[in-house]
Parts: sequence; structure tokens; C-alpha cells
Amino acid sequence: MPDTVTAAAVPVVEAAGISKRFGATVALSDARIAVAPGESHALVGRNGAGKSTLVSLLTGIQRPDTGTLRFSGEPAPAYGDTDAWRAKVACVYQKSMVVGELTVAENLFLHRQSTSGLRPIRWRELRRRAADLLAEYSVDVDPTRKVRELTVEQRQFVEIARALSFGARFIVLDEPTARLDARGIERLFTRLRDLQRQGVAFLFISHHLQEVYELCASVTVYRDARHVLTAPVAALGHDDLVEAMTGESAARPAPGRKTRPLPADAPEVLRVSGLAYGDHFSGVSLSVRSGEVVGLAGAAASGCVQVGETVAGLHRAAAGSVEVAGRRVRNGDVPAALAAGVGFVPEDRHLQGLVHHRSVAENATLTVNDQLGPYGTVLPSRTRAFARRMIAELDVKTPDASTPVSALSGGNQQKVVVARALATDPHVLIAIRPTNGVDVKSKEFLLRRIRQIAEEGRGAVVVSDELDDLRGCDRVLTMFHGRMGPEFRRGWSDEQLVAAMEGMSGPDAGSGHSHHRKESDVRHD
Ligand SMILES: Nc1ncnc2c1ncn2[C@@H]1O[C@H](COP(=O)(O)OP(=O)(O)OP(=O)(O)O)[C@@H](O)[C@H]1O
Repeated sequence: MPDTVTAAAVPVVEAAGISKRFGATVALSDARIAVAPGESHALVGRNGAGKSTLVSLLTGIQRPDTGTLRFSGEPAPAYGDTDAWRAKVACVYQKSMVVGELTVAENLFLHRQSTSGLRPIRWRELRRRAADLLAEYSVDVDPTRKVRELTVEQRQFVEIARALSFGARFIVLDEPTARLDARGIERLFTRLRDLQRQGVAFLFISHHLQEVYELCASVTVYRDARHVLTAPVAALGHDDLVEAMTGESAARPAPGRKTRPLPADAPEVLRVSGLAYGDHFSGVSLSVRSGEVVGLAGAAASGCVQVGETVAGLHRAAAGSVEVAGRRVRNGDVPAALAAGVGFVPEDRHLQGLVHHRSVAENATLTVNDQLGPYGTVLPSRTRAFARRMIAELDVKTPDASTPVSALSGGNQQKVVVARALATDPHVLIAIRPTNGVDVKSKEFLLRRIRQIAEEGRGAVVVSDELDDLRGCDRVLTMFHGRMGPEFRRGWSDEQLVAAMEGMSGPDAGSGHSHHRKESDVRHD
């Protein structure tokens, strides 16, 4: 037996003395991490702390400049030997790495169809093997479906199954919950706990500290490219954890100003009447007045994201109308919405948000070229000045304004997306999950900035299922399965709002099941 004990004590992964630079940026400096077999280990830190960089080193995507990396006591595989790396470690990213146009079966066996030699691929056999594999890991997905058609949750489960089928017993989850709703998170966590019981270890990265407490046994904190601490989660209170991440005492912020009551004659900046779009939603009416921040809350299938996108012109409504500052906006026309004064923070910064090879300055000002130079010409010095102000205002961590956005950490890219929406000086800002991927401290910052829009006499709609995003809103509208639900004034309880998002707003409202995002990482007035 002693042998088993010794074997179990060897970490599934151990990295030490790890440094990595990108040009002048030090992404990691003498960093370390160790994860025991079957352990659920969290890695947290502010945007740009070096978490994703560590992930790319642990998964063999990049090489460290210095340091050692061992898996179960053995040196890391040779760089480029993809199959060897896959047998050690797998990563489930927020943004899927699987190929959308291929079927689930093809994705599961991508790059290994020809293991049995030069035989042509036998599609029927491939599908059968895929079905077996999915069944083995209890993933209820049809292997003949295109990956593009799957939900984020199904895609993640397919990726986890694929990882395990390569023999990996260590999985990195890089913000896996960022695009899941409460029920999806619950199902993911149940799956992870099951796997953990079977001896699979995790490195779990999330900006939702409550999830760390819920799922993980240990936590490692990185700050400014360095390892700050590793501790049992149970031994570390929320404020201590935030303090380790920020390097500042987590003193409660001074209470925010109480929002002033709206003047009775505050004009409407947005009116949506009887809006409908496909199966997503119908009969949606809402109004936002100057000075208001209105929340629009709902789970993934509620249609609330599509409402926001339709107001921004991304979808063509089948019925209803959108008016901005009293003027009707042309249906399904993004430039028309923009010209009418709709600012938009999209849900997916990768698809709708940013031009990756362009600089921070260019991305922050893409929609405001007409403000920056005559006759559509962009004057670089003004662009830069404009961008610098944005960078300072939103605390974007970047070497300078001319850095390409692709070199920024995920959370900092999200801030550029918000900066760009604000740069248009919108009458009304439609922000979909604006704090997605943004760290605890920066969340406060972004939400305060959105509040400022209202204070300047404009309006905002925050579309989100995160209670912290909604807490600061003047009122919160809810949606369930494409229909409007109850509306809540300030002072709502988490349980009430969660229940409404889950379509249980009747007399049982208080008994809505527990939600993972109740924590107050962000504190408001
Ligand atoms: N390819 C790259 N080129 C240049 N700089 C990079 C590159 N990748 C990362 N960086 C820089 O390295 C630092 C660490 O970034 P990293 O993505 O690891 O942060 P993170 O902790 O994952 O942040 P987030 O919470 O925002 O995802 C950042 O300053 C980032 O701008």
C-alpha cells in the first residue's frame, strides 16, 4: 500500500519557476502551480494576471521561457507532439476549440481517424465509436449533428468527453461558466464532481469567486504575473481572496450615491413596442427613460439576449417597433440603429466585438470615425488621444493604444468592447453581459461607468443573468421563454429574481432553487 500512497502524492501537474514574456510584457514571472490527482484547484487573478498564459503553457500550446513542467512526475512531452500532450492534459475553453462545421463524431475523432493505418475513414464506424464514447461519459448528444448547432454546454461536454478519451486525467477549465446560465452551470458542476470522484483533477479558472467556493478544494492566486498564494479554499474568506488578487485591502467601497428619483417628465430614450422575433420572443414592450438603467434578466433560453440584439439592429423583427429618443429606428439595420443613437455591447466579443489584428485605439474608435476627422478620414493623433482616454477611464491593461487587441487578456478585450460602445455617445446603451470575463474589481468599474451614462441624462439596458450586473439597475424586467415576466423595483431579493428568471414567479417565488451567482462580488449602494 505505501506505494499507492506515494503515487497518489505525485501531482498530476507541477509547474515551477515558470516565466513567459511577450515582447516587453512579462506575462508570467517565476510562477508555479501544483495540482494533486483528483483535486479541484482554482486559479484566480485580475484581468491580465497571467492565467490564460499559464493555461497555454500547461497544454503545450506555448513554451515557457524558463521553468519546469512535469505531469505525474514525468517531464512534459516534446513540443508539437499533440497526441502526447492530449494524453496528459485537456482544456475546455470558454470559446470552443472544436470545429463548428464538422459533426460531433468528426470532432471527437479529428486527427485520429487513421490510427488503424491508411484505411479510408469508415463513416459508419466513426459514428458508432462516437456514440459509444459519448454514452461512456453520459453525454446526451447526437454524434451526427454539426457542432455549430450545439449549445455551449453541449459543446463543453463533448470536449470533456474527447479529452478523457485521450486518457487525460487532468482538465483545465478556462472560464467554462462564462456563457452558461444557472442551470447549465449546475449541470456542469454535477458532471465535474462525478469525474472528480473517478480521479480526474481540474484546474478551474473563473471570475465568479462564488463558483470557486462551491467547486474547489484549493485555490492559487496570481497577481501581476506572479504566484501570490495557494491555500485551501475553506481557509480563505472572500475578502482575503479579493485582497490577494488586488493587492489592496478589500475594504468595502464607500457607499455609492443613492440614485435620484426620476423626474416625472424624464423623456423616453428607448421605447420597444410589441417586438417579436422568430421563436425567440414575442410581445416584448419596454421603455427606458433618460436617467435610467434598466435590467433585462433571463436565462439562456429566455430570449433576452435576442431582444437586445434586435434593438441593436442585428435581427429583423417580425412584428413591433423600436423608437430611440422618439424616432422610429429602421428594422434589422445595424448602421441605422447606431445612427439613431443605440450603443451596443455584444454578447460574443470574438464574433461581433473586435477586429483582432487592429490596435486597441482603432477598435475603441471603430464606430466613431466621423467624430475624429473630416470627410471620413481618421486622424491618427486624435484617434490615439481618444483611445488613451478610454484606456484610462476603463482601466484597460495594455502597453499602449497601438497594441493589437489580440495581445490583450480576455477581460481587457471586453473592456475595449465596452469602451467602443461608450465612444458613440449613445442615447441608449444596450449592454449584453457587459462584465463577462471581467475581474471583480474591474466589474465595479464598468458598472459604475454604465451608471454614469444615466447620470448624464441618457439611458442603458443591461441584459444579463448575473445578479451583480442587475443589482445597480433602477428596475429589472424579467423574461422567461420568450415572454416578459414580472418587473422588480430596487430592493428585490436574489430569490425573487432568480425565481422569475426560472419562470417560477407565482406564489412559490421565494422557493426558486439556489443560484450560483448570488454572491456580491460587486457591492453597490
Ligand atoms: N500573444 C500575446 N502577445 C502579447 N501579449 C500577450 C499575449 N498574450 C498575453 N499577453 C499579455 O500577457 C499578460 C497576461 O495575459 P493573460 O491572458 O495570461 O491574462 P489572464 O490572467 O488570463 O487575464 P483575463 O482574466 O483577462 O483572461 C497580459 O498583459 C496580456 O496582455
